[in-house]
Amino acid sequence: MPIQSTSKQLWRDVQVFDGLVQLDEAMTVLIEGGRIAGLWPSRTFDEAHAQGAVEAGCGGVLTPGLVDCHTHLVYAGNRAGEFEQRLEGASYEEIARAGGGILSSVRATRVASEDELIAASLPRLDALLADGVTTVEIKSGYGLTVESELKMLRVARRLGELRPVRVITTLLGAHALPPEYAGRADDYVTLVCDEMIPAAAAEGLADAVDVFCEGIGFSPAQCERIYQAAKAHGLAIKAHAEQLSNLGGSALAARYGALSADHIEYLDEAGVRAMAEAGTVAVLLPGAFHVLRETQLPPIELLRQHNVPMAVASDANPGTSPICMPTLMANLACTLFRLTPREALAGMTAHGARALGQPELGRIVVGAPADLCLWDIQQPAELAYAVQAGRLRQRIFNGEVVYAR
Ligand SMILES: N=CN[C@@H](CCC(=O)O)C(=O)O
Ligand SMILES: [Zn+2]
Repeated sequence: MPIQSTSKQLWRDVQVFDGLVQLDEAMTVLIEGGRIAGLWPSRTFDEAHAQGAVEAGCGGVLTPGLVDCHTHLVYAGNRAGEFEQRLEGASYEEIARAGGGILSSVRATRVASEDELIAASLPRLDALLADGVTTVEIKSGYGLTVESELKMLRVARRLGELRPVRVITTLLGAHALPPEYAGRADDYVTLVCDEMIPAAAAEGLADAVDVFCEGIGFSPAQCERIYQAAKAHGLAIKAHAEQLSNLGGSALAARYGALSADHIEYLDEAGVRAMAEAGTVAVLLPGAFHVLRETQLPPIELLRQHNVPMAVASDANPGTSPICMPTLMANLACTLFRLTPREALAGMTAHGARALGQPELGRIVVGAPADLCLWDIQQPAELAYAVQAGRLRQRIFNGEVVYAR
């Protein structure tokens, strides 16, 4: 339930990061009917603009609500044991090829009920909300049967009903080859194309379809079949690509008009060009880079040169990024990938929204949905600079203050 819900609310004298840039003077912001209705420099604000409005906040930094555009939030169990194995020298790929990794989470998730998955996932969602998230993408991918993938997507949708947050769902049936299809990867891809995608589309459970295009995932040819099926069912396309090697998965996804190609540490200039031409967003996942102690950096400078929008997301998942703190991702994007704080914040607002095909979100502009965060800081760059919980003063969702302290 909203803590405060009135039709007209005013925030005075706030520093505004609008999703792309920091505005250069203190602003006054009016919200009406769930949308941003007015935005004025406080210096020129005329009370006549906002007759009958209630003052909801004063001072601090106002940003769009954060958009976490890549998560695997729904799963059972954890993989702390593999974390220890990797510290002792085993690689992520070795663990995966030995039947651990994603398949370990598949075993735990398959046997969990929807209610158990809700109970396991809610604390992770709450951690994201406490750090300012108002839109989150949640992938399936730990079921790998038609029924368990749909179960994960149903849980993701239910999470969006249990909390004031927008949930975008993505079917990731092609995350790993399940053991019952060992040696028959093409047959599994047929299952994804002919049964999973049609069922998820028919039940309205998926907004997009994703793949893991990788040596330990699926080949470009297999991913292409999945893209064709997704398109035939009117679903958007995304890719985990160029995370561990360069298979050209990002360029392939771009040729199919993908919303985003994610990870992309091994992306080359041809891939960057293909993404630029298609308007495909580059989703950077510094949490996975950090946890896997990766050393291959994504081609940030090439992405800048070719004007490919860069989003930043948590990739919250039990294997490569068991981290539910988007503002830490902003910090890691700066310290590890050398993004500027402004780029990192744009990556978690305007560009994150674009990676989800929701360009009206992640912006503070007149007419946009009023998903906002008011922070107890002096300037937006502090969100990337300091790693510190508890700076969120208000979370505003759809024009209503749903969290305040
Ligand atoms: N790379 C593939 N998928 C996930 C990891 C999933 C897992 O290890 O459980 C990722 O985004 O990093
Ligand atoms: Zn992922």
